[in-house]
Amino acid sequence: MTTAERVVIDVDGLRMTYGTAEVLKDVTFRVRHGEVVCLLGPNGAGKTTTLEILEGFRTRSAGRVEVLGTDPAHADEPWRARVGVVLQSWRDHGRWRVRELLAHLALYYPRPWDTDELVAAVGLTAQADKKVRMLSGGQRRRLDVAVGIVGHPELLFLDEPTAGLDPVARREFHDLVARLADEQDTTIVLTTHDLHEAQKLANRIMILKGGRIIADGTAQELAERIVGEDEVRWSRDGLQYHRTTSDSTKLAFDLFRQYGESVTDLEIRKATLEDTYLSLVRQQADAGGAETGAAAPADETGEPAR
Ligand SMILES: Nc1ncnc2c1ncn2[C@@H]1O[C@H](COP(=O)(O)OP(=O)(O)OP(=O)(O)O)[C@@H](O)[C@H]1O
Repeated sequence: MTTAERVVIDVDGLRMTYGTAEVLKDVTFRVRHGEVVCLLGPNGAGKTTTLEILEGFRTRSAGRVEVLGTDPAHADEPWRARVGVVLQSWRDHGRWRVRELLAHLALYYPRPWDTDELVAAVGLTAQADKKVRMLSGGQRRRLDVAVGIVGHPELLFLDEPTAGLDPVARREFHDLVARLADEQDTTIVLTTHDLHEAQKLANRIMILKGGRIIADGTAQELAERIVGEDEVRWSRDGLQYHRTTSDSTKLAFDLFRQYGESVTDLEIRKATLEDTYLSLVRQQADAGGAETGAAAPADETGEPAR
């Protein structure tokens, strides 16, 4: 077996119940070595719960879970050293200075990052001697990421890592994730509500809804599951038109054949991950889920295709 085929996370029939609320009903998936997997889903779908179970911070109700060959519910310190975690909520180290804190945490790992390199990698060099409580929200988030990767983890969990980051910090974070995956071979599982970020970072996207994984694949594979979502806009005789169609090429051809050069400003927008996501999540809601609203009515203003 090559390292790329090695299963790093193996989840089968995972269930989680809080009181009487069944949040995870039957979650089954695998993650292989070196993959960057993004877990998407509406608020309250159970993404953080899933991550916390995989991290060994939460005890599941049922199902089989193996992370790096171990059940996280019974993991030991050497296992913890191989797993990096960036939680959604901030753990307070307010009195520590940034460099000091990272140097201290490095002592707990067999092969930590060089502290100054790490501080630079997360863009905190100018704040290295500041106390943590003096950092801005986005700077604290960068520090969270540094704390998560300080031990050079084989497997990194990131729960909404870019929430609160400005566009520059977000871009730098994306570059850092790409470096960790490409140069250091880190397997990464992250959650986000930013679909552009998911598309950019992940080799694979999983959508969690109604307690189950309702879609699992590359952004392209997910897009192929929905049809009829190309959006076509054009102008004619000073009026603007808009239409969604499964065959935008044919529509464009028909428009030009019928109206010739009076058709201007033709724009075709292929389905994005956002379209795919909304469509899949709404399909699931129509099929019995309850959390999301009904699909918005389609815009009917386009000219009929001939
Ligand atoms: N400790 C808890 N006790 C009871 N219910 C909980 C607990 N933690 C989470 N829940 C509930 O479980 C459901 C899933 O929560 P979770 O935080 O896993 O969702 P999420 O997909 O991460 O949401 P978000 O996108 O809003 O962060 C929610 O309905 C939440 O209210």
